[in-house]
Amino acid sequence: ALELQLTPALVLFRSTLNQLQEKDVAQIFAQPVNLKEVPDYLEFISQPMDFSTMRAKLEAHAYRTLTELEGDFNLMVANCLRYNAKDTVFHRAAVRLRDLGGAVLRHAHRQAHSTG
Ligand SMILES: CCOC(=O)c1ccc2c(c1)NC(=O)[C@@H](C)N2
Repeated sequence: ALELQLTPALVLFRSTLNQLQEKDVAQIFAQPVNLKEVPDYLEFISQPMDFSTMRAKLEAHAYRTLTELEGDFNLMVANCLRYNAKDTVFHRAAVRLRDLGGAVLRHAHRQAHSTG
């Protein structure tokens, strides 16, 4: 039945998002960039993204495939690499999150195939 077929996807997406967020130990990706603290952010970044927004989208069934979730993860990392200079803690954290997240996503894609 459809609900049986859908449940594994949501369970896999939640597990994947949790594993990705665990890699953000400094929790700099946990919430949207504070536009009061970073007033010029939207001059450089047209589509902000963060883990809390991804979690809300997940629970609203906005992700139909793992690739769509991966797209928002990659957007979040790309925003950080673009806005922050290379010699910053933020830029280095994005490089590290991209690399550690890649392994999480490769494993998740393998699982997605097995659930069909
Ligand atoms: C309280 C001040 O917080 C920030 O300036 C700040 C806080 C979090 C941030 C960020 C800036 N920049 C970023 O690119 C994303 C990844 N995270």
